[in-house]
This record gives sequence, C-alpha cells and structure tokens, in this order.
Amino acid sequence: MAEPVLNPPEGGAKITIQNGVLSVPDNPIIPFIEGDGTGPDIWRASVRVLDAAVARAYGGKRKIHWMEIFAGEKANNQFGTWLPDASVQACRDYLVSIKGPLTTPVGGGIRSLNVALRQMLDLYVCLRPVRWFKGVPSPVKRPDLVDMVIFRENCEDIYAGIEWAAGTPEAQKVLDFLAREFPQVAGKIRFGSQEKTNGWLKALEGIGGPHRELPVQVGLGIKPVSYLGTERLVHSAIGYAIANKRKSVTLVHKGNIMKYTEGAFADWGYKVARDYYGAVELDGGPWHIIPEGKPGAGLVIKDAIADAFLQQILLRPAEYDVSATLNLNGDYLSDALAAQVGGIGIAPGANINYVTGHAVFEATHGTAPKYANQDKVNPGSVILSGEMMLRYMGWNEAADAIIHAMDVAIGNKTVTYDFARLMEGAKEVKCSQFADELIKAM
Ligand SMILES: NC(=O)C1=CN([C@@H]2O[C@H](COP(=O)(O)OP(=O)(O)OC[C@H]3O[C@@H](n4cnc5c(N)ncnc54)[C@H](OP(=O)(O)O)[C@@H]3O)[C@@H](O)[C@H]2O)C=CC1
Ligand SMILES: O=C(O)CCC(=O)C(=O)O
Ligand SMILES: [Mg+2]
Repeated sequence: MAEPVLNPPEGGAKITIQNGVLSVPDNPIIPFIEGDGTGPDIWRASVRVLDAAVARAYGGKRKIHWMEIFAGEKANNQFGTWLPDASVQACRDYLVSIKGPLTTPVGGGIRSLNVALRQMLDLYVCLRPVRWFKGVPSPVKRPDLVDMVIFRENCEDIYAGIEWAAGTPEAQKVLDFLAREFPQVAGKIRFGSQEKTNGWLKALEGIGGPHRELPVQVGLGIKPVSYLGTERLVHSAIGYAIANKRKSVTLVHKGNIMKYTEGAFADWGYKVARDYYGAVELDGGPWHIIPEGKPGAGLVIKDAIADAFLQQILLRPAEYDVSATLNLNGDYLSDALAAQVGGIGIAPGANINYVTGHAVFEATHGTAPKYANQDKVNPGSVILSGEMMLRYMGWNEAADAIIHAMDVAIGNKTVTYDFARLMEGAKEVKCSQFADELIKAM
C-alpha cells in the first residue's frame, strides 16, 4: 500500500517561527489526526466548535485551513502503516497540529503512536492544565480549589521504550551483562538466574506445589532521566509560573526510592531554579524562593514525593499550583487531577517544544473504545485542547469564546452522559449536540 500524499488546502499558509517567536498567518494550515475509537465522533464535534469560535472572534478575517493527516487504525487500514512518515513530516512542517486519541495495545503489539510522535518531534513538555468549571459534578467537596498546571516530561523516563521481554535472548543478554559487569546489581534481581529460579520452585514443592521446570523469566526495562531533559522541563515550568503569576512550582518525584533518576530530577530541578532564576534556599532548604528584585520574586519552588503528593492534592489542593514531574508520574497525576474536576472528558493537553515551536495538542483521555461511533462522549477535552492551541497561536479572543461557551453550556446543565449521570436536573445531550450548545452560547 502506498504512503499517503497530503494535499495542503488551497488558500492556507504555514505557521512559522522566527527567533523563537511564532508567526501565525490569518489563514493557517493546521494538520489534524482524527484518532481511533471515539476520536472521529469527538473530532467532528470539536472542529465545528473551533471554527465557530474563530468566526465569532474575527468575523471571517481569520480562518483555520484544516489538513487531515493519518495515524492509527485509519492509517493502517488505508496505507498499511500506523504512523506514516508524511504525517510526522506534516507536524514538523506546519509546526502546530491537533490530534484525537490513538489506541495502544497492552502487553505486545505496536508501541504507543502518541509517545512516538512526542519523541520524534522532541515535544519535551506535556502541558496539562487542570481547572474546574462552575457546576461540573465532582467527587470532592471543593473542586473550585483545584487550579493546577502539570508540566510532565514527555520524552524520557520509562516511556523511552527500552524494554526486553521475559524469556527472550535479548533479556538474557542483559542479565548476562549485569551478572558479568555489575554482579551486586544482578544479585538484586530476584529470579534473574536459573539457580534462583530453581531454588524457588524447589521451595514451592516443599509446601506441596507441583514439580515444574521453568526457564529464567524476567522482563527488564530502563528508566533514563537526564540532566538536560530535566533542565528544559523545569525551566519551562518555572518560566510558565512566572509569566502567569503563579505561586509555586512543585517538583513531584519518587526520589526516596529511585535516587538517581527521580531523586536527581528533584535535585536538578532546584539547580535550574538557582541557575536560571536566581532562586535561593528557603529557611535552610530544600525549598527555594525567587528573591526580591528578580523576575518572579516570591515564587516558591518546592518538592513532594509522588505518593504523598497524590493525597495532598485531594486534601489540600489550594496549596499546589504548577507542578513539574517525570513522564510516568505525570501520566498518573493528570488523570487523577482530572477526576477531581469532573473527569478526563474535559481534560485538555498540549505537547510542546518551546525552542522549535512544534506543538501537538491532544486530550488527556484515550480512545474510550466502548463508546466508539455512538456520538456519546464528551468532546470537551479536545475542544479545550483546541482552546489551548488557539491561545498558543495568540488567537486569545477565539480561545475566550470557547471558555465562555463552556461556562454557559455547563451552567445550563446541558451536558454529555459523563456529567449528566452525576448532576441533578441535567439534560443529557450527545457529543454533537454538546458542540451545538457551545456554538449557540458563543
Ligand atoms: N493520548 C492518547 O491518544 C491516549 C491514548 N490512550 C489509549 O486509549 C485506549 C483506551 O484506554 P483506556 O484506559 O480505556 O482510557 P480512556 O481514557 O480511553 O477511557 C477510560 C474511561 O474514561 C472515560 N472517558 C474517556 N474519554 C472520555 C470522554 N471523551 N468523555 C467522557 N468520558 C471519557 C470513560 O469512563 P466511563 O467508562 O466511566 O464512562 C472511559 O471508559 C488505550 O489503547 C490507551 O492506550 C490512553 C490515553 C491517552
Ligand atoms: O499512548 C497511550 O496509549 C497512552 C498515553 C497516555 O496515557 C497519556 O498520554 O496520558
Ligand atoms: Mg494517560
């Protein structure tokens, strides 16, 4: 099957970047990936809302020229490849794009296309703001206190995809290497040798277990965390906090256990605060503060161990603001925080490289396959990801129109199933009808 040939829409122009500043024409071409599962339903609804917001804000002076690019099941069905080169190249060439969710099988099968795209474009920040819209049903008493922005490192950590399946020659090679070069480390892998495997099987037999012979079976993965990867992420988070007059940046980590990856992330994060922003230790450290006389004076840079942080944000959300964290922590954290303000149905996100300007906007949620083609789910996450995209482009008036419309529609209790099932007196509408409500409210 042939690779897709992309036809840029006529009348559109490229977004470019000069000296770190985005130059957005009035007729930008923006590539989009519809997505798998509920993706097509959501995209059909979202694109109408985004177009309406732009039309409402600029009365025809500005218009997005959408260009479909292919990934996931649609790409595989049509072109025999999950992530065509042309799609990645379009994201490169056109700088700003938006996507629906893409399926990743669990265990075997293809690796995540979402992660691949982030890595190929070096989109090192996954930016996920979490705020409450008045009236949205929530499992916590004070969802209004949640106003946090997650900066999740997006290219490293165990998402690097360096893994070897248990029982393979490759896994054995790594085990042999460790046994040879780092015997003490190898000794910590509980069933990493035939001798230890046999020993345990024998012990089980001793308590009545069956007689079995098993080869060594240990899956292995590597968690790379670099100084530069941490530096650019934390630098972005503190820069954002200063620009948006936020109160604190919390470095979230599990550095008590993973000392040289998660622990290093926290240490390096404080170093970035000192080196770039002149932060000094607060009351003897480890917390830091940007002192008087410097941009961002008063901003506190603190840290929290990830498990404790997850309970703190439930119990004392007002004490947390911007957070910076590694890839896996950020993944867990963004879904957990989204739940506090009504669920991943309205949790937006962006994957950004602030140096090259490349950005791919996408919802926090996945493909929700059980609802595919039912015109049912909440399109809010992709719509609000589009709102972030408009703001990234400097089209703030169109972004404001979307926020206003969300306030009105939710205020009227005209909502999709996810909110309706928790809201008294709500009118449940379909995905497409929720888009209609938003457009009406603009
Ligand atoms: N960036 C991406 O493209 C992402 C892709 N994925 C992929 O998506 C697939 C499915 O993952 P899964 O773990 O089921 O997670 P999903 O996020 O797809 O769905 C989990 C649950 O969240 C709720 N939900 C999700 N989206 C919406 C929405 N738009 N409106 C309302 N509720 C919503 C539903 O809850 P309920 O059942 O209560 O109604 C749904 O069953 C996997 O292949 C995964 O890898 C996952 C995350 C991100
Ligand atoms: O790529 C995937 O399938 C999952 C990604 C994910 O969970 C996320 O980006 O939050
Ligand atoms: Mg996730």
